[in-house]
Amino acid sequence: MPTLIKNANEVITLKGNGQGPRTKEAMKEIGIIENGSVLVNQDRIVAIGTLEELQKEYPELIADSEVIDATGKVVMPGLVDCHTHLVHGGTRENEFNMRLNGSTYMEIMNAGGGIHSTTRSTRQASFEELYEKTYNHLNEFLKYGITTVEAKSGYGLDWENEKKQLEVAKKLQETHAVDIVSTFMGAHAVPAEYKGREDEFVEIVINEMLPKVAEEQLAEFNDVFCEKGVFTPEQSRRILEAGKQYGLTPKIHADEIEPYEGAEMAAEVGAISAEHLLVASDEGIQRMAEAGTIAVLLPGTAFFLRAPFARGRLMVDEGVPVAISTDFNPGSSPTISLPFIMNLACMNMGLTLEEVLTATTMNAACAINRGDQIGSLEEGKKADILVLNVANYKQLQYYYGMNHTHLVMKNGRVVVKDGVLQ
Ligand SMILES: N=CN[C@@H](CCC(=O)O)C(=O)O
Ligand SMILES: [Zn+2]
Repeated sequence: MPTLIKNANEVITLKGNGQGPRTKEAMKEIGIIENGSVLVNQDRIVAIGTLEELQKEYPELIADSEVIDATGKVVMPGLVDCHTHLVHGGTRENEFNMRLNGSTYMEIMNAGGGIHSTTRSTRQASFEELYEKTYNHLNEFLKYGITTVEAKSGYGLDWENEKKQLEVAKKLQETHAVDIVSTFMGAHAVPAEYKGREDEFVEIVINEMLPKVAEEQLAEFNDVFCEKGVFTPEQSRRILEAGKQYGLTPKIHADEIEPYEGAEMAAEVGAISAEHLLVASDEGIQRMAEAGTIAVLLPGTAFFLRAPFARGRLMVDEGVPVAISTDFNPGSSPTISLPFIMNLACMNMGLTLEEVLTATTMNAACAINRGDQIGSLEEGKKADILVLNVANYKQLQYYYGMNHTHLVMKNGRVVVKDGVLQ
């Protein structure tokens, strides 16, 4: 049955010029239609405009439609969370307390905690336990209006457990309403059993894991944590180049804690995105702008690690396409609230209300190679649509720390109504 979402105060289309990532001034163009309506048929958007315009063009479809009244509300595309460590075992609230008492993230990791702690919990968890835990997390994502999530592996760190994480994501893609896009991140840390034999582990990632990921079609992207004490730029480059041979698009955790020329490398290897970038250099930012590398910024991580925020304002001004994401993971950003993260991007990175909307819809979709299907309200795109309990888009961040989601439509089906899962 077709659906008509009618008479919203504002329909924020995010329709820009083409389906690529937006930069500079284009990040501010969010395409507002006042008193707007959206017509949906099956899983696709048919048309967007005023009710009069739609009635003139599609009288029969509208006559058959179920109607959702959006009077007084804002309608926009579903949010895209383009960087998460979705599937994981355990929690790390004790480390949070250790950090509040003065330990650093890397000290905890080097002492066998951090990523190693979650690796132990993830290895111990069964497929079913991970599936159920992640299913519940995806329900929470939906309630915040997030309709697509990127999911990285990287808490298995051996083939059996990397595969388990990736297969949990694959099954959830089939069973849960939220769309999941998978990234292989076997090079998230050197596992404890390879301490002192780091290069050997790099060879295993390259020669044993990457071919299997490709053969079993378990991921589209290949990511690496390029950081002092984790993987060197040389090791990272080899892993990313090897992934390219298997058709896996490079992504990179770059310049998060110490400057390591990760942004520069992302541009050089043709990565679709460089992520974190808290301490990226001027040169690296320049190179990313020239190469069109998307900066996936994760202000929740800076907030939670009490680290300096990435220079988002400068990046936008220099012409880097910027996306914003939660980085949902049990260590450095245990939150699902992308709206809160958007607020941090405004308050601590200097992004504008319009820029954060672009950064969590169209640019985030492009960071996972889905710019042609989601990220904006346009004819023919997936009907992933939010109806929000605010009178205009500026209120989304003005009333901060709140969940404004009234209704979520995923693939043309209402999955959240009055804030409640259907
Ligand atoms: N920095 C590396 N990886 C994750 C954190 C992983 C963890 O601490 O469990 C991140 O993106 O923040
Ligand atoms: Zn991450």
